[in-house]
Amino acid sequence: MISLKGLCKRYGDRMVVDDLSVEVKPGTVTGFLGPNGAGKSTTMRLILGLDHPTAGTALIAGVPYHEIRNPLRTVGAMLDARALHPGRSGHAHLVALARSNGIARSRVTEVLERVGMADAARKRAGALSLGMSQRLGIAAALLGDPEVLMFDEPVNGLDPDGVRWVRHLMRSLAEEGRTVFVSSHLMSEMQLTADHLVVIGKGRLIMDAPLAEVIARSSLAAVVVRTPHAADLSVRLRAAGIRVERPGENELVATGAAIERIGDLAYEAGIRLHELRTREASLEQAYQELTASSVEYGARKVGV
Ligand SMILES: Nc1ncnc2c1ncn2[C@@H]1O[C@H](COP(=O)(O)OP(=O)(O)OP(=O)(O)O)[C@@H](O)[C@H]1O
Repeated sequence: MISLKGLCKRYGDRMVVDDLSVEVKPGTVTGFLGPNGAGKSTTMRLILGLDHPTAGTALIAGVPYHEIRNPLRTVGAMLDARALHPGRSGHAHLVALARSNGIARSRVTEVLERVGMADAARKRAGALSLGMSQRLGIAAALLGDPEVLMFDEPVNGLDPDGVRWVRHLMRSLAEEGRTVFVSSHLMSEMQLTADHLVVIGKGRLIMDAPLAEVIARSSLAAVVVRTPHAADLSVRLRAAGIRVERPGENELVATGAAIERIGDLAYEAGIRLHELRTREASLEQAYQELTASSVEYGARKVGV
C-alpha cells in the first residue's frame, strides 16, 4: 500500500505536486496518468524519498521511505531504465545491488529469468537496447521480492512484444497481491493493464477511480438504439430529460442514461427495438476529456 496525504512539492514559485491524497492498494495495477509536466515523476520521487515534500506525507506500507529497514525488500522501483553504470554488465549490477542489500545471489538468477534476459545480462549495460535496459531495470525492482512496485513509463520505447510482456508482468505482479503503481502515456495500453486509475493535472488530483468507472463517466459513453420508430422514441427520451442524437433514419444515440432506463422507456411507449447496446468510450477519449483543462506545460504558480 502506498498512502499519500496532502502531498505537496514546490520548486521555486511552482507547486508541481499540489495537495495529493491517494491510497494505492495492493492486488491491483494502478495506472498513474497525467499530461507532460503534471507531476507524476516528482510524486514517485517523493514516495521513494529521493526528494523531500514541501508538505504532507508519502508512506509505503505505513512508513516513510527513509524509515523502511529493508527498502529493497519493501519497495522496488524503476524510474529511469538508463540509470545504470554503462561499463558494468547487468548481471554484475544486480549482484552488487543484492550484496549491498543482504539479498541472496541466487535471487539475481531468478529475477533475470523472470524478465527473460538470463543471457543478455552478461553484456555491458551500455550495450543493451532500450528494451533490454527496461527489462534489467524491472529485474532490479523485483530483486528484493517487494510488496510494492513502482514503474515510471515502463513501456517507453518498447516494441509491441515488449509492451505486451510488460503488461502481463504488471498483471501477474498484482495477482500475486502486490501493489503496482505505474505511469504511462500510452492510453490504449493502460486500458488493457490497469484496474484502477489515478489521474493528475498540474499537480492536482483529477480522478481516483476504477478504470471501468473512468470510461463509463466519459460523455462519449452512450446507448445506441436501432428502431423503425426512432423519431417517436427520440421524443419520449427527450421528454425524460435524456440527450438524444439521430445519426441515421432508424438509429439514435442516447447519453446521460443507463441502458436499462432506455429499454424501459421504449417498452412503456410500446416501441419495438431492433438493437439496444452500450457504446463504450475508449480510455484515450475519457482521458482527453478529463485532462483537457490541464494540458499546459507549466504548473500553477504559488498564490495564483
Ligand atoms: N528538480 C526540479 N527543479 C525544478 N523543477 C522541476 C524539478 N523536477 C521537476 N520539475 C518540474 O516539475 C513539473 C513536474 O515534472 P514531472 O517530471 O514530475 O512531471 P511528469 O508528470 O512526470 O511529466 P512527464 O509526463 O513529462 O514525464 C515540471 O514542470 C518540471 O519541469
